[in-house]
Amino acid sequence: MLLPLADLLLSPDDMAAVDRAAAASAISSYGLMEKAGQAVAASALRHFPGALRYVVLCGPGNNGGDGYVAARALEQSGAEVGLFHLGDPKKLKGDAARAFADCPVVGETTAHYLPRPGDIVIDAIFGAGLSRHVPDEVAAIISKVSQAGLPVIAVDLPSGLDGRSGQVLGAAFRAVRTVTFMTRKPGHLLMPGRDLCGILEVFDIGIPARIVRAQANGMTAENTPAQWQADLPVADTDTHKYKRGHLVVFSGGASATGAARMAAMAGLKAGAGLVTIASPEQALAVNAGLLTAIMLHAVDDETALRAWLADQRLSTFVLGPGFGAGEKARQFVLALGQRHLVLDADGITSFRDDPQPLFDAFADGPTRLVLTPHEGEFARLFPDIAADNRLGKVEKARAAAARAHAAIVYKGADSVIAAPDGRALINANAPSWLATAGSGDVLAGVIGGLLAQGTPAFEAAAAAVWLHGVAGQRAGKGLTAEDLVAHVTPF
Ligand SMILES: NC(=O)C1=CN([C@@H]2O[C@H](COP(=O)(O)OP(=O)(O)OC[C@H]3O[C@@H](n4cnc5c(N)ncnc54)[C@H](O)[C@@H]3O)[C@@H](O)[C@H]2O)[C@H](O)CC1
Ligand SMILES: [K+]
Repeated sequence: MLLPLADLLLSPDDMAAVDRAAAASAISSYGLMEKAGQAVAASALRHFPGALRYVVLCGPGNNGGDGYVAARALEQSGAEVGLFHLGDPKKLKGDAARAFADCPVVGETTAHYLPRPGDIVIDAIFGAGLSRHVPDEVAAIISKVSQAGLPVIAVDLPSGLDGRSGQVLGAAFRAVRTVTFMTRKPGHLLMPGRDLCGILEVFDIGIPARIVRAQANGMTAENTPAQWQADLPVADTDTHKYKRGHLVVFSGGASATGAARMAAMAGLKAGAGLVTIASPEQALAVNAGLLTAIMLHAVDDETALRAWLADQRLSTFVLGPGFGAGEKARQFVLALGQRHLVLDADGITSFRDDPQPLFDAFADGPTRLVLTPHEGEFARLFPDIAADNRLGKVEKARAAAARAHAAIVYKGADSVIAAPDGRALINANAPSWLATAGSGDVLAGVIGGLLAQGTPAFEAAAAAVWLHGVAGQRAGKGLTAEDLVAHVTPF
């Protein structure tokens, strides 16, 4: 499927390839820089019309080039402009050298910049080409500007922010607005990058969509309905409950049953035809007292589970919420055979010392396993991937998905959903108050509910994360997990 251009996320390397491909097809690279710089100047004038001075800080590459174009455009508008270079502008190359030559404003070195009240700072020091920690000189300017409390408009990326991973390389500007070009980068959505960008504006500088798409490969995008809408269950008129799937949620012992009930309710609300809680005998009474639409089945050990599994209609399982980590969880998971499974929380932790049997059990055929780790659980299951500092959150989730033959939901304010084939989505609709006790149980249930209805694993995971975010928005601040369940609705 052709994803909307606006959802695609290109890494800085992809974007550099786009620039090269554009140049190879006779598009003027200086023309692109001109449009980029003009867009920055227009944004500054529109959003900060009362500035006493626009201060443009220019770095040694093409990000600086955009800055020189912006400085010229601002000067030509009649505004007061201050221009400061990092290093010697005579050493600039290519388009940036040309933009400097075309800029009528006389600049001086960044070390001489003295912040004044009324300054609007345009950060054109580093953009997509930042390759290592910022030099001390830049860290010093960043801290000077932040201490002065001046508004910053970042060109492409706040300097110091890694556009691939969203991580800060030493120090970074905190911008009120960021003006980027053609598509966003993962670092604009991943944390802490998302916070450092402020309001994001994406300008079309005229690179044809086919060139952008050719480099993007459609592999990384924002999680939006366009990515999975077509894979959601369709409510046909002659449907009956067995056609809409049978979801089973395993309950913990008598003192830990609430999590499973929340997951089960969420699965039902996401549209599963039938939902059963598989409960230990000792917890049957407490579960029975608190359930209505959800069925109950006693399962105490692996033998009982295997006997029950003769019923082929039991298609999808959720294990983890409140279950307790340990050998019983491992046995249950490995008994499931060809079923679909959402493995969450304690279920994940149960495989911390020896995850390979889990990965092997779900290796064949279409993806049947969804893993929903937060950062700590991720590190338990994939310690080497978690510790690899060269990888950003997207690359980590992708590597884990390939190894585990699973759809991964690497949870956080910037949850990343990844598939074994390399597709990855970054979610950005979750309100901060969604991080509350039991929220993860609800998410696991929604994923299970969609899986039970036949939605493929990656799409079910991505849709569930998005629906969970929507439920959080609807439930509002101060929500509890119960409120969240009440606000889950199918798409
Ligand atoms: N298609 C587009 O989006 C366009 C984007 N444009 C702008 O171009 C920059 C990317 O330019 P590039 O020259 O590749 O990179 P930078 O300007 O970000 O920086 C490269 C420059 O900086 C040096 N460098 C990198 N890291 C460090 C460091 N830690 N310390 C010191 N020096 C460092 C590196 O060696 C280079 O000299 C993009 O962001 C847009 O703003 C085009 O103008 C239009 C098309
Ligand atoms: K910048």
